[in-house]
Amino acid sequence: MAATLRADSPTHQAETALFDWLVQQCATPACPKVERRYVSDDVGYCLVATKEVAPEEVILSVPLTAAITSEGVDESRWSTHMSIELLERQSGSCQPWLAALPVHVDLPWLYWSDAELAELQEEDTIAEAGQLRAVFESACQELEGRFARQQVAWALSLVHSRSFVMQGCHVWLPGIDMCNHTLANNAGIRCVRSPGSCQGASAVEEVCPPQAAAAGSQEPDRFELVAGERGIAAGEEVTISYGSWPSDVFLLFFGFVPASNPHDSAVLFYDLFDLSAFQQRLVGSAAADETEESAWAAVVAKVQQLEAQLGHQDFRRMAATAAGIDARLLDAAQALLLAGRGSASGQPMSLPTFLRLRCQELLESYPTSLQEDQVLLQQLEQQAAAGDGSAALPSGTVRLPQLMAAVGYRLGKKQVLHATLASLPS
Ligand SMILES: C[S@@+](CC[C@H](N)C(=O)[O-])C[C@H]1O[C@@H](n2cnc3c(N)ncnc32)[C@H](O)[C@@H]1O
Repeated sequence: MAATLRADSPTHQAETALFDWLVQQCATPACPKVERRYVSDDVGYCLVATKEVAPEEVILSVPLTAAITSEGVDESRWSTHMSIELLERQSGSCQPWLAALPVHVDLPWLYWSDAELAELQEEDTIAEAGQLRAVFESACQELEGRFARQQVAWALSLVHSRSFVMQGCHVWLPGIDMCNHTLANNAGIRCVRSPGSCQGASAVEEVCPPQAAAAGSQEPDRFELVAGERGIAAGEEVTISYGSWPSDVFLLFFGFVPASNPHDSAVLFYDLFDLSAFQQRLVGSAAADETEESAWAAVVAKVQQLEAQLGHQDFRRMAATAAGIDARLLDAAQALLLAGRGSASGQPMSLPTFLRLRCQELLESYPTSLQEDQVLLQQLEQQAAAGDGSAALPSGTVRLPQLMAAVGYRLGKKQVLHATLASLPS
């Protein structure tokens, strides 16, 4: 479940109109070797090579003047700013581009019910969705009287799912925004900065060839969609990587959960308080005279001790991934275990045992197990294939595509925790 498509899916004429519009915006080449093609209701459209593309060949070059960016805007309201620009473009000459955009992208914080969000089973992610909802509410307030809530939600869903962060600036590049994500991408984006330009977002890779320097200072910066070193065969989809993110980022900002994500992570501790409170639960649960206040005072004292010992670094979201456990967590947990008793019996506890107990605690705290989710996902996939959108759902407020995405998401977290458990020496 990702993009919701326009009922009036574009005809070939509309496809041509999009590329004609891009050329009018000074995009090059005049006859690109790509076209936009429908993939599925889940993925929406994609960009496909119509002719063989050579390694490193520029597929599309889009000037910054055609892009929507957050340049010069306070980071706290980047998406509101870009949404306003998108909404204002509706009354301009951008129809061919706007007609090619999805009706909305099903971002959980904009379009899911509370019951659907709860199916994620991750408090931290649900809280983040809540914070993003607050962004939506304040954008609605700011735009009240000019645009309806539905329009604001549409604009925010597109701005979030079609822009990329390039050196601290958010950039939405028409045309290039048609590329879907894969980690085995065959293309990338780079910025060619105009030598005379002092404005403009800087892309991950900046190129300023000498020919451009000679061309003078009036040219805007350009963003190029460039084929990778393998080139791209005719008929092959042109893909880019949106980044090596955990699934949270894909779900909250792009509205989909990658089928298998080697970069997914499970947060073991949200901060030093969480870490220290866990250790307190392990050692302190036996003390009958311990009050909530004295237990909390002990947690705070340990955090202060850890900060004094390890320095005031950022200890938020200490996670495990397929690549291993966050080094910050290893340092902090080791320091904590060396500082005091490790277990209720007063015996020292090893770091692997400490981490194992935490993984087990987290796995037990989920309302459903990994195996239950695997079975459920299979059932839901069968339901979806049979076109049965309502049977066997937990409640009337949970829809099938959203539940499938939520179960896929929480499965990924449980898989990381099980893999971490398996990797710890006993
Ligand atoms: C930058 S747009 C890409 C073009 C888009 N598919 C369209 O129809 O216009 C990003 C959106 O494409 C979809 N998408 C991209 N990569 C995907 C993937 N690997 N799996 C599922 N959906 C994907 C998601 O809806 C995402 O929010």
